[in-house]
Amino acid sequence: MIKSPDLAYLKHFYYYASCYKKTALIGLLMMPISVAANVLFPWLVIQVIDQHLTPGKYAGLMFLIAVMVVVLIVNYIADGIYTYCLRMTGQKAVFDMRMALFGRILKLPRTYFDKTPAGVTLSRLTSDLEAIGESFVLGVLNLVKDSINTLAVLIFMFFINWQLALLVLLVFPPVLLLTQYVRNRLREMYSITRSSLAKGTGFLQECLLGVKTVQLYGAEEDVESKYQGYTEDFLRAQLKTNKYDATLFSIITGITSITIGLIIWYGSGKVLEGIISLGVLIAFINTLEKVFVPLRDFTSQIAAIQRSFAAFEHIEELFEEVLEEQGRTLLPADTIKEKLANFESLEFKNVRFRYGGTGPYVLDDVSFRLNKGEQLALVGTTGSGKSTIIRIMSKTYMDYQGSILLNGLELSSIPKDSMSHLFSLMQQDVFLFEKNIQFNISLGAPEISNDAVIDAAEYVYAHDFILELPDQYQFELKKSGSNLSAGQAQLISFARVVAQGGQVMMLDEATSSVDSITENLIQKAIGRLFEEKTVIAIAHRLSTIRHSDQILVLNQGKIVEQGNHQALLAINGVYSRLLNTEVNNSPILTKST
Ligand SMILES: Nc1ncnc2c1ncn2[C@@H]1O[C@H](COP(=O)(O)OP(=O)(O)OP(=O)(O)O)[C@@H](O)[C@H]1O
Repeated sequence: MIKSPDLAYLKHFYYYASCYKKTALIGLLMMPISVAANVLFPWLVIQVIDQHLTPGKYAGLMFLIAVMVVVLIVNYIADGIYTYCLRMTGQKAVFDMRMALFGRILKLPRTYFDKTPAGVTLSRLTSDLEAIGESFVLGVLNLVKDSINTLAVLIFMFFINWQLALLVLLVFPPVLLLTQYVRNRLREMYSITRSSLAKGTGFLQECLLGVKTVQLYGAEEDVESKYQGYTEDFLRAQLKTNKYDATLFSIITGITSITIGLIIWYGSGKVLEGIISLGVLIAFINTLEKVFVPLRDFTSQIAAIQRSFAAFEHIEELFEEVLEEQGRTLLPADTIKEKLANFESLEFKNVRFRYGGTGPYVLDDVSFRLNKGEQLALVGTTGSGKSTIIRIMSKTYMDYQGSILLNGLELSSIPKDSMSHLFSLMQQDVFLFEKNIQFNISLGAPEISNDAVIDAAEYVYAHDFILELPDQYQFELKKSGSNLSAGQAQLISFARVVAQGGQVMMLDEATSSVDSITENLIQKAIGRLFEEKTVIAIAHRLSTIRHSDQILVLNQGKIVEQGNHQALLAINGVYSRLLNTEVNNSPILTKST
């Protein structure tokens, strides 16, 4: 019996496969040809033995043998076309499924990526889909073909001798019961195998990315034993799977052999009594293979299909993940286009926020307003909620309480696409692609010309160092920009923000230590932005933000002081203390997220 979730998986797969109906139809049309050939062949065997060999009549024998050869060839060709067409349908459906899944993954909210290791998602897209492509497609193809052929052959057997056919049928109930039992056990094991494999891949990916840290802190043994835990779970589940698989296989092979023996014993007696012809017995024994081989393979096909259902289950989970803006009431993009053409103001009113909707509030009663042309600076100790404010403004996280108005419209009701042109965000994490500098600044956007890339680089004082690189703007970066210094990487990332040309610059400034020359360039560039643009910035050098229109001082998610530099100095509170710390030490250090 197919369980209802399995039926849903099948329907989902059918949705993708139905685009290739024509190819599938050609394959399916081969089915009756193959069935006919499978039945015709034993009938020809009976004719050859009973009509020609036993009575010693050779006239017409060669013709019958030639027909047998043709039937065999037609059967092979039909089988080939069936497998080729339906396999191709399956593979194309899996390809479409992979693309659809990847498209969905790109639209998943940050909360999904916070809770799911990258390796788990990776194994959904790779090994789980592979299991569907191979195990499901091949398993189902063979199962369908074998079932129809077996049924046809059984009907033929009943037609030529119902007593012998009944004997064969006796085998079916125990085999089916056994298969059903093993099917359930296999399903459990395959589910464990797939999730332990995904967890292991996730851990492996993390280790490989952080291999420098592992080696630096001599943590190889700890990491190895943790990975061993994951692989042992995988191995245990695999061994159990093998046990069930092998036991079932041998029991069925045993039952098959016993039945063949019984047929020979019973059938020979009937031949000697003259009740059945020799041709019928030989054809029967010959045809038994066509029933028992599929019956035996049935178990491995079931195993393959079970494996793929476990993969389907994981993939469905991913398909069911709620997309970033799914289920939210959003204003129609065309009605707000004009209102959001230019940035006017952004206002936070008593905003509260917590990650995942359950933990402690990391923003509490936050209120401020930013108007066009103004600069707003966020300062505060590490973990006080500065980056969170920027993440909420850019809709990286959505479920806030209170109200946030962008040009008078509630932020939660604005589709992300409708406001993306207003903001350019420089994140703490500098991410560089393994492409050239030109691409890393423009991100391949066709509207950003080569001149605009150079302008952006000049604006942030990156142009000079780029000209000194071997291929200048065509200089190819290695993985994560490892052939640049940390400061150079930051400048490229900064140029990217400027090139994107948003009307409001959001700077979540990175804090990794850079050499003092680059640091000065970065500060000069930030200073320039502060003079010319609408900016909201987290800056770890208070000297840079001194001239901001407004400075918010945060502590544990609350605004504890608010005003411009002079006003905050006059209060002589937290801001003054932070300023003193900076004067006495280096910049206020904030952790990197
Ligand atoms: N994705 C997340 N899931 C859960 N909690 C988070 C997440 N990101 C940040 N936090 C928590 O939210 C709080 C505020 O973090 P946030 O990154 O906004 O601080 P910050 O002031 O920007 O710190 P820093 O200056 O060190 O970057 C911290 O307690 C942090 O641990």
